[in-house]
Amino acid sequence: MPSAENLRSAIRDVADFPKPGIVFKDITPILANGPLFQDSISLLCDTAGGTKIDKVVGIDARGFIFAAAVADRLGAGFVPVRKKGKLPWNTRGLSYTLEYGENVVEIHEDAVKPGEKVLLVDDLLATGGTAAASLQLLGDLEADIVAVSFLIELGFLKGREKLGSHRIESLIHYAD
Ligand SMILES: O=P(O)(O)OC[C@H]1O[C@H](OP(=O)(O)OP(=O)(O)O)[C@H](O)[C@@H]1O
Ligand SMILES: Nc1ncnc2[nH]cnc12
Repeated sequence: MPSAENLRSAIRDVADFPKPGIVFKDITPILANGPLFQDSISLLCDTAGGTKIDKVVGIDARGFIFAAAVADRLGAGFVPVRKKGKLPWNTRGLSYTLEYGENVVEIHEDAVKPGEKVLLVDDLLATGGTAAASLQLLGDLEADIVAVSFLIELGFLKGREKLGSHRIESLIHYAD
């Protein structure tokens, strides 16, 4: 049985990366372990709650790793939300702040059709800036958000308070 506790045990804390004072949650030990990576995808797929998903949206760059695998498992399309300047077609974009910086995310304007059922996936919820900006872009495209799913939630940063009334799912929660 896939276990979130096994995933938690594999996460590596790296102090002062990428800036002093940040404790970085390194997920690469999960990615490098076949059974653990499979378990992470199974548990993220469960967050769809059995709803038929049209598009799994992943956030650049770590979110892509999980979202693309989830899309494949669910038989859904995959849509990238990318950092500024990487998408070739017409885009909608939004600037945001995150735990250790600021940036702009973009999505292709035709990537999701109005009413399509979307699962938004990222590796980690910290302050919520990245996910909130992505949700706003998806809202502008009139996506039907089924859930917003994270491998990790840094609960003490209260990011979910930025994500409105959407169903927020996280596999591994850190209270402090
Ligand atoms: O909740 P927030 O405070 O917004 O932080 C969370 C975001 O930060 C990380 O991405 P990052 O921008 O570092 O990009 P990466 O995936 O390319 O490493 C992480 O993958 C989330 O997308
Ligand atoms: N503490 C953290 N560890 C890993 N990724 C992050 N993204 C934002 N904050 C992070």
